[in-house]
This record gives sequence, C-alpha cells and structure tokens, in this order.
Amino acid sequence: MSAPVEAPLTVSLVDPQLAEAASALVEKLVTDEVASKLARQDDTLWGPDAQDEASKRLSWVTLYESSKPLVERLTALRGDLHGEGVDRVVLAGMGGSSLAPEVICHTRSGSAVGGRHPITVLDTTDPGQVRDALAGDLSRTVLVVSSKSGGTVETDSQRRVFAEQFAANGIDAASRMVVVTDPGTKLGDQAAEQGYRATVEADPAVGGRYSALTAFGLVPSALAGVDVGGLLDEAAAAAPELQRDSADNPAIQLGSALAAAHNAGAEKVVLADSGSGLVGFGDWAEQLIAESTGKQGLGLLPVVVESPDAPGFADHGHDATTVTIGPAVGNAQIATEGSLGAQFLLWETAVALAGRLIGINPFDQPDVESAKQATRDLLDGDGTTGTDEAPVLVEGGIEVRGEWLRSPSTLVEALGQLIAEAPDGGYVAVQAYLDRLDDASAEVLRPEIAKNTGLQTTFGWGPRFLHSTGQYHKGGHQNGVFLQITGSVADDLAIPDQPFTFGELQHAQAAGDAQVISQHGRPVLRLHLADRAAGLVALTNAVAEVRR
Ligand SMILES: O=P(O)(O)OC[C@H]1O[C@](O)(CO)[C@@H](O)[C@@H]1O
Repeated sequence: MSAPVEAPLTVSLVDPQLAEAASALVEKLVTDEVASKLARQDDTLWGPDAQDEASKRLSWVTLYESSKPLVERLTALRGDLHGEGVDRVVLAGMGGSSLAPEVICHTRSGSAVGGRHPITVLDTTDPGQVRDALAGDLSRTVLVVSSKSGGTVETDSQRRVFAEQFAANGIDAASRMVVVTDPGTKLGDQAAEQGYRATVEADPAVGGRYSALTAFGLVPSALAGVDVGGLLDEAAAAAPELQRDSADNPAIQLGSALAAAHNAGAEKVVLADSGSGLVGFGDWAEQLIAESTGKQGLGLLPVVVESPDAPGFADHGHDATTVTIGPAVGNAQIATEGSLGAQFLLWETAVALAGRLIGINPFDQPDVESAKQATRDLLDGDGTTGTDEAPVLVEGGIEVRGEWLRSPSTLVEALGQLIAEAPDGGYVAVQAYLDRLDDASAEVLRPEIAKNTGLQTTFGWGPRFLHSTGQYHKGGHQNGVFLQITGSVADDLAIPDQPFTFGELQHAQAAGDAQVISQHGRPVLRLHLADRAAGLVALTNAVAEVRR
C-alpha cells in the first residue's frame, strides 16, 4: 500500500561525514535561492549553455496542478473501455514513456493482483517477450502507445505488430489504440489519420525522464485503474516544502549530498528499497539520475540493487554513496521516505539541483543518439546484425567476442580479462539483450559479479537500459567495463512493413551500442548464448569463479 497523501517527506543524511560535506552546498543553494527560482521555472540556473534547453524543460515543477484536468478525461476513457470489456492494458513505450507507469501501477496494485499485473509494459524488442504480450487476451486489450518524440523505433515496432494482430483477430485495431505523444509528432498524425481511439497530448515543456506526472505517467496508469488524482495530490502536498529556500528542504539536502559525494569521488549512487512500499522505484530513478547527470565525463551512476543486504550496498567502498528508498537501514548513508507522488517530485528536484552543483545541463542527453545511429547503420547495411564477426572462443554454446581480448582459452579467463580492465573505483555493467520475463535468471549475475570482484555492478535489460543508463555509459565517468549478453532467437517475429524483424533489431541494437562503447575506448565482452537457459547457467557458474 502507498503512504497517505500527507505522509511526511523526509531525507535523512545518516552519514555524518557526508552530511558535513553537503552542508556547504546546502548553504550555497539556500543563499542563491535556487529552490524558489526553480519553482518559478528560472531557466538560468544551469548556466548560459544550458539555458535554451532549460527554457523548454521546466514545466514539471507544477504538474501536480497542470495535470489535474486529465483525471476526469482518463476516468471516462477507462469507463468506456471497461464497458466494452477491455480491461487489459499493454504499454508500448521506452524510458521516460514507460518507467513511471510501471512503478505507479505496480505500487498501487501491490505486486500483482491474482498473479496478474494490471499493466504489461513492453519496453523490449525481444521477439519472445513481444510474442508473450501478443498471446494475452487481445479481445480485452488496449494498447497505449507512448512516445514523446513519436519516432522511437521500439515503440513504433510494437505498435505495428499489435495493429496487425488486432486485425488478424477480427478486432478493429484503431479502436484499441490510445496514443500519448507531444503535439505535432508523426505518431500524433498517424493516430488522427487512422482514427485511433484517443490521443492525449503531453506537455512538450517536460522532458521524458521528468514526465511521471504528465500524460506519460498518468494515461496508462489511469487506464489500469490507478487513482492518478491521488498521486497528483501527493506531489502537491510535498511541493511547498520542496520549493522553500531552507536548509531543511529535502530536495536541497538530497541534491547537495549527491553532488558532494560526486565531487569527492563517490559518483555511484547505490539504490536499495528498504520497505518503502514503492515497487521498482529505483528503476525509474535510474533513468532520471543517469540521463540527467551522465555527461561531459561527469555524473552520477545509479546502481539499483536487490536489497540493503546486497553486494554493492552492504559492502560499498569509497566510490559509492548508498541510498535507501524507505527508512535508513544497514549501510545506508542517505534515506528518502514519502509517498510515491512526493518521491517523484523530490528526486526530480534533487537531480536538477545536483546538476547545477556538478556543473552539467540536466535536461539534455547528448550521447543517446550515437547508439541509435549505429543501430540504424547496421540495419541499413548488409542486414548483418553483429553476431557474425568470428568469435574468439566458443565454450558450451557460448560465443565469446571482443577485439581487445588477449586470446582467452576459457570463458572464465575471458571474464577475468574483462574485470582486470576495470580501474580501481571502476564499474561493471551487465547488459542483457534477452527476455526480461523468461530469462529473468540473468539478474543473478549482478550480485554475483559485485560480490566476487568488489566492483560496483549494474544490470540492465537491452534495449531498455539504452533509454536509461545508456547516456551515462557513454557520457559519464569513463571507468566502466561492459558485459553484453545476447541470445539466439527460437521464433523470430516480423515487424509489419519493416525490412527487419524484432530479432534483427534487437541484435543490431546490441551490436550498435557495443560499437559506440568500444569507440569510447571501453572494453565490451560480448557473449552470445546459443541456448539461453543453458547459457545462463553456464555463465553464472563461470562468473562464480571470477575474482579481481
Ligand atoms: O518518448 P520517446 O520519444 O519515445 O523516447 C523514449 C526515451 O528515449 C530517450 O529519448 C532517449 O533514450 C529518453 O530520454 C526517452 O525517455
């Protein structure tokens, strides 16, 4: 269950040294009246280079008010759909267009109702995972197609295949499509031309990762039955406190602590839930933190871990700051507590403030495009998808690739070579271009690597993480090493009217991102699993033997 609307919002700086280091920054923010200026949407707060972008990105500070008119409209739309027996919501969207509704729906419904989540979030190109979503009861399904730009390839591909399958099942596809997009996008035009059920235009003056309380967060959540008016009320209750130029302002405390830690070399922010009741909040915060700050060789690397007892949190070193979502427990240096709406606004404000203190523009994502371009080049090229360069080694059905490798004779040796490339205080990023549901066991790799190597270790599902930590890996501190995992596709899926399949797209995304990371001079160990289940077991066993 969620906290009541008026539940206090608190940030506790539990670590006295960190609190001491943050205090000078707190004082500076208060003296410069940054919180109240931000509340007035002052676009000069991040310096002249960021002003143009900031001038188009600050409406999130008042969404708890400006989004209110949506509530009635969405309640009516849900009522109409339910009246027609349409009560299954599938969300096609990436990054800022899917992370918030996932947290909102899972938080508000408990972890699952009758074993079934009220929403299926389809932020993937994995053919098996897309097939599973299509295999649900289409006669009861509405597809929410969410894209700010209206041009994101994953989202467009999901829209195409659902439209095709609705039609194939004798369902009027247009009547089952609800679009969320900015005014004037290609997606909006398509929706109008094809007579989609509804188009809800989002506030264009809010960036994707700050859009939790815009139509992007609210439309899918309301259709899935969440009281989104209550969520806005929670944010509204917290807003006055977050806008005060006071040393007690929780966002000033949190932003200052994160920036002070960053500036002292603890740029990893290890996030663990400690019983907040907010389900998956770290995954949402991950995009906000990484995309907002990871640029110019600076920034905060979010490391979302399984619990406060997990490796990386319980045994963190000087390169990391530990934060609980929920009460302070164990090794927590910072704890944030409050309702979901309040925590959204807290973290958005704190990250914007930390951006000013670190000296970056928190509203752009300059390095995201490079991976997208590399993917397009691969798909436009000869149709190969990056797994065909000869492997350095094949062991138990796992193909091992990486030009930088020094002739490893076993998988354990290849993994050891990757870990040895990480500098002290570096990190390991595990990037699994697999099925987030069927291949969920891959997630065990994160704690295992962190425990065995002592390095902070992140885990991301591809291509989902490209819209989250992807910016940081290319734009942030260049001290990461990358373990990329792809898997063979048993039953590929065509994307209607596209020259590539979901499987080809997924592999091109992996290959394209590996290319760009390599161009940044960082090592990528690419593992391709001929048999996903057996490969994950073999890989887990190999990882257990790797030490730093
Ligand atoms: O909503 P869109 O335009 O489809 O973009 C999805 C995501 O892709 C990014 O633009 C970049 O990866 C994110 O910032 C954004 O949240």
